[in-house]
Amino acid sequence: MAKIITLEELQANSKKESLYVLLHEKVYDVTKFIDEHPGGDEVIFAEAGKDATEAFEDVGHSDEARELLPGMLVGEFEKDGALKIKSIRPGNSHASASSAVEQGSNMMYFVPLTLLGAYFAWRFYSST
Ligand code: HEM
Repeated sequence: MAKIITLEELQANSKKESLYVLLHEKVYDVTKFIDEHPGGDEVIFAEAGKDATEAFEDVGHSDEARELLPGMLVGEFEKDGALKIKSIRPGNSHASASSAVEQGSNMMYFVPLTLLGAYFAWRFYSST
């Protein structure tokens, strides 16, 4: 049985002393590899604690790069971990609540502006 890595564990290993990377629902320990990474350490640090799959695939890593992965495997990422990651917004842990407020404030502008527009339309047509 593969070890299950939680989102909390993934995020706890986001430092130079211990760095995990999440790729295709699997977690890899890149602590020793990071100094050798041809793409530099910064790009990998930027993906620490989140899903690095897209960044990794966008680069178009070679088969040689992919062959390094099994040697660094720690375990499988927890099943609902990806959902938790999607709900994370930088600097805001209540993302869904705040977007609801944003939608609410759009309506707050929309309704009075519509009424104002209707009022001026009425004034215009009733004066001519
Ligand atoms: C454990 C994960 C990773 C491994 C084993 C790995 C390995 C490699 C290897 C071997 C290369 C040389 C080119 C090639 O063979 O494709 C490379 C290049 C590169 N990697 Fe990664 N990489 C990993 C993760 C990442 C991540 C998460 C990023 C984030 C964007 C990244 C960005 C890059 C970039 C930008 C290059 C191009 C460097 C250049 O050609 O100037 N890598 N990587």
